[in-house]
Amino acid sequence: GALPISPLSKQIDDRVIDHYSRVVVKDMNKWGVCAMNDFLGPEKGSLVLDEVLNMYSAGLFRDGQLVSQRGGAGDLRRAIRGDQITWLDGKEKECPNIGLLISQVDAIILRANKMLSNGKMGQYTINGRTKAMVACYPGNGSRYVKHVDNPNHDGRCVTAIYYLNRDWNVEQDGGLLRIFPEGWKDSVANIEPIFDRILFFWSDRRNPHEVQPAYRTRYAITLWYFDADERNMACQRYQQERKLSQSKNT
Ligand SMILES: O=C(O)CCC(=O)Nc1cc2ccccc2cn1
Ligand SMILES: [Mn+2]
Repeated sequence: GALPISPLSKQIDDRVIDHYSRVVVKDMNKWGVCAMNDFLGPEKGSLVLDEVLNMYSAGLFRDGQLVSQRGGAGDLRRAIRGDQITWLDGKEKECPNIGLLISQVDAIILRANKMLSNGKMGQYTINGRTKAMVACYPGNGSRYVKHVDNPNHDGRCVTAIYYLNRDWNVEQDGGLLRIFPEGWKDSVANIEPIFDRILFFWSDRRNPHEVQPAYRTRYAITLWYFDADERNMACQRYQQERKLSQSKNT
C-alpha cells in the first residue's frame, strides 16, 4: 500500500530542501532524469551505509523476485536480475539514518510537487510512496536487464535511487546504471553508482534502464513515488480484476 510522505522533520534545513527541489523540478521537466552528488554529506552518508551493511551481514536480504514466473530457476532469475533486496518503511529503530534519508527525499519530492512549472512536478500530484527497497548486487557479475519500472500505469511516477558505493570504479567494478531516455534520441545517461549520489527519473516507459554486470558488492536504496490519480485508477482496476477472477473461480 502507499505510505504517506512524512512531513518535514525538524533536522532538515529548509533552505537545503528548497535548493534541491528547484534542481529536481528543473532537471525532471527538462531531461526526465536528475542526478545530484553529496546529497547527505560524508558523515550522514556513512551512517546510512553502516546501517545497510549491518542489515546485509544480519542476512536480512532476499533474492529479488521476478514479475513473470518464467525466471523460476535460480540461474535464469539471476541472469535477469541478480539483486538481493529487503524492504523498509523507514521507521525501524535499527536504522534511524535510513529513516532520515527517506524523510529528506520525501521533503524534496513534497516541495517539488508544489513548485512552479504548472504548479506540480511534471503533470503529477504526488501523494505517497512505496517502502524503501534496499538492494545489493553481490558483485559476481550480477546485473539487471533492461526494463521499465512502471510499464503499465501502476501509479508509480518517480523513481528515486540513493547510492552507497565508496571509491566505485566503473571500469573495474562495472555496475553502471544506463538509462535510455525516450526523448534523448540516441544518447544515453550513464550513471555511476557512487557514494552519496541521489538519482531521480520518471518511472514509466520514458526511461528504460539496465544495471550492467557488477564485479564488486553494489548497494542502493530505491523509493518509488505515486501519482494520486494514476494510483487510484490502478487500485480500481486491480479491484475489478479481483472480482472478475473470483466470480470466474466460483
Ligand atoms: O540500482 C540501480 O541503479 C537501479 C536498479 C533497478 O532498476 N532496480 C529495480 C528493481 C525493481 C524491483 C522490483 C520491481 C521493479 C524493479 C525495477 N528496478
Ligand atoms: Mn528499475
